[in-house]
Amino acid sequence: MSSHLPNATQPINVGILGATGTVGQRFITLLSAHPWFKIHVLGASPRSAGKRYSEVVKWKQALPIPAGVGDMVVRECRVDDGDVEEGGGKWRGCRVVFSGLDADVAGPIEASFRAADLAVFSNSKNYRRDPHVPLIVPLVNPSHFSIIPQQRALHSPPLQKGFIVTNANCSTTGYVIPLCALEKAFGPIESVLVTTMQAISGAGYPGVSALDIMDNVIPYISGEEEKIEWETLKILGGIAESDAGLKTFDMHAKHPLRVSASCNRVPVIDGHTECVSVRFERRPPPSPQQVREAFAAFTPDCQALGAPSAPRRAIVVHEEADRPQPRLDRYFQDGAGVSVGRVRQCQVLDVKFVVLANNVSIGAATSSIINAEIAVLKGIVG
Ligand SMILES: NC(=O)C1=CN([C@@H]2O[C@H](COP(=O)(O)OP(=O)(O)OC[C@H]3O[C@@H](n4cnc5c(N)ncnc54)[C@H](OP(=O)(O)O)[C@@H]3O)[C@@H](O)[C@H]2O)C=CC1
Ligand SMILES: N[C@@H](CC(=O)OP(=O)(O)O)C(=O)O
Repeated sequence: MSSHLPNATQPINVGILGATGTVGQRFITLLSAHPWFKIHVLGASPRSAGKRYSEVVKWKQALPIPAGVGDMVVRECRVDDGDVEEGGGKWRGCRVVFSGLDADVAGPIEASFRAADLAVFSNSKNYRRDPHVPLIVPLVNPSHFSIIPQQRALHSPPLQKGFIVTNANCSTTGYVIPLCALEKAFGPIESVLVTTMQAISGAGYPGVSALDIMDNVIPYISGEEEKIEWETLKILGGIAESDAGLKTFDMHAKHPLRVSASCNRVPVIDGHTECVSVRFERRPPPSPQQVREAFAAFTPDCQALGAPSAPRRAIVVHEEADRPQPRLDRYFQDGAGVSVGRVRQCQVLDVKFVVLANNVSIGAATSSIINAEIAVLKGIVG
């Protein structure tokens, strides 16, 4: 494994598709201080292309635009757009491409970058259901990287280096981390009820109008409940192999898991809060205290692997009766872990708790970056 370990003298060039957006800005903040990755090219819509980044971005991060980034010229999201170097465009000089593209355009753009044999780490929903594309929450299911050789082989023409890896919907990400900890400690979960209170930044920029969200709660986010319900099964399920040797995602089939999600938009800027109730297959179920201990003890594989952006603590358990809260807890560990609290008995299912996850960090850019780190460490990035 150490042979794949990058060093500071040989940084890995990365590109960012959708660099001007909410997720794109978070990518820039995180990548500008990254020990291995170096921002090489920024892409956005034709409206922004050809202009300096600082001219076109509506920068909403607390930290200023990192030195050197504001003057970069934004490129079109076309593989051959940009300065010609080493026989190709600027994008071809990247070993990793992160995508924070608007889902309306992400499908064909990400496919074209994969076809150009580039490693694409996407935040968009477009390929999450693809049977050969892994949907990876890095603190939960990095073992799903094992499908990449099949994805490359089945591409026409077969690829040497290119692939697409997606990360999950931000609400899915936040709550599958504690669910994974519970399954690891106590075996399969049978049913889950989850009610979300999702931040405004989840809708991108400019997102929800102030007149709609101020002094209000909107009890509907298009497509969100369906995504949470099926993404959970792909992420927490394993990988099966057919008689013909084809790998497939088993969607938690051996232990059917029922999920019901109710999603709400609330007037919070960053940080999705979720109220979760679970029923275990095992009888008797674990006590709330055992659940607390399992959360605190949860150690994801990416920590042992040495991914530099993995949080020190994947799950922080709060004992205070009124935590977690978005304003107090969303920046803990730079938003890379999740905060859990109010672990208690559920009179209908078994146990209930509240989870808070930073939707733009572990819910989006941080997950993509840890996924790319894992892929580098596993030798999957060519
Ligand atoms: N915000 C969040 O919390 C999360 C978002 N996601 C997903 O991540 C993706 C990005 O979300 P978010 O950052 O919020 O979205 P934004 O709307 O804030 O940003 C969208 C980006 O896409 C670019 N873009 C738009 N049209 C085109 C085009 N025709 N060609 C090339 N680029 C284009 C925009 O560039 P320009 O500025 O030039 O218009 C901008 O950089 C989405 O798919 C979203 O669903 C996933 C998890 C969480
Ligand atoms: N829909 C989510 C964010 C998002 O963009 O999700 P997805 O990547 O699954 O479309 C929210 O509004 O908070």
